[in-house]
Amino acid sequence: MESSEPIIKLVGLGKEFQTANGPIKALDDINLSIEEGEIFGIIGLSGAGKSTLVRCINYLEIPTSGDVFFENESLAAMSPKEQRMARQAMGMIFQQFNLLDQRNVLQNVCFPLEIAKWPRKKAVNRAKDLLKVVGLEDRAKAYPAQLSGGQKQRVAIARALATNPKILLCDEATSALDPNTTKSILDLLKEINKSMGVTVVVITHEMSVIEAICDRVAIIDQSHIAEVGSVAEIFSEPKSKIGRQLILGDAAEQVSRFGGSRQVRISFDGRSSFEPVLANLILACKVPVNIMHAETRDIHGTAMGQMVIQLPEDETEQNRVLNYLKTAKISHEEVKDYDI
Ligand SMILES: Nc1ncnc2c1ncn2[C@@H]1O[C@H](COP(=O)(O)OP(=O)(O)OP(=O)(O)O)[C@@H](O)[C@H]1O
Repeated sequence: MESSEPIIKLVGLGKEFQTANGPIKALDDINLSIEEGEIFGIIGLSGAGKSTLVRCINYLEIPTSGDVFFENESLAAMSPKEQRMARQAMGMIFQQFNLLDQRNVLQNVCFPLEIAKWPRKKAVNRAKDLLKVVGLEDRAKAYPAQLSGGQKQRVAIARALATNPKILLCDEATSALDPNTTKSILDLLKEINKSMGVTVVVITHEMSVIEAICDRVAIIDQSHIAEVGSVAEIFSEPKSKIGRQLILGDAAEQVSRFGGSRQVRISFDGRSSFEPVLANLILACKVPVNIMHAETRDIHGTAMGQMVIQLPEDETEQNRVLNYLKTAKISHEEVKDYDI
């Protein structure tokens, strides 16, 4: 019977490292639920705690407080053997691929099956099937050094799927790849999620990765979860400062540098173009506004637009614009403190 429980539940999770310079709190009171079958993103700046979080999910790193529940079972309460089984149900891929250089592609994919003591013939057949899934059936005998970055990541994905995991943890899996290769790997992850029903957890520092494939996202900032929500929700109305910074991306610096008077970020369904939104605003308020930044993004297949405008100097005119946006139910928020 299908369970409505989340596949992964983190409750009050904390991780502290002891170092020569004293303790470092990498994670503090993390509470998160990841639903079966979804593509869940975890985004944050460097040092926020993303890698530690993903390593706690599969107990490569033992949390110092709180608990991880996998299919409603506490990992802390499991025997070492049960923990190994749970870990086997969570495949993982990394930024640097972590392939075995002395083994060819087929042997790399067979490796976890050898450890799981599969009979050799069955393992080879499984590995060949998986190489087909990732589009590398003709490179079975190649060695990692003979492959491009994207091909190496495809081998790593096939290897991670070998033992039929329920979850695929992806730690900055596209960070070493160019934009086109990144897109093809993200498409592959989406396909695997859809066709095999594998829950995918994506760790990244790039909002574009989250926007391309994730259903929901958690933003992590300085060891804490700043906010969690659907990607479209967070794009339209980010609630945290870090959320607003990540959504604006490179434009944040530009906007803060040229910021004179008050600025407002407007977001909308990108199928309506910028012009009518702005023209209607100017017609209704009878005040000019400057456009500081405007772009359309592809968020999980839907075009979404964002625009940063500078409000007039006069306070009454500013209020007129803000009231118009509110009455017209256009998602917006004031841009402040984009000091990244
Ligand atoms: N094994 C460790 N020993 C001591 N400190 C650690 C260890 N691993 C991580 N940390 C510290 O924990 C904090 C979070 O690190 P983590 O690698 O999880 O962040 P991150 O968000 O993945 O960053 P990045 O994207 O730069 O890898 C950092 O301050 C880091 O220095």
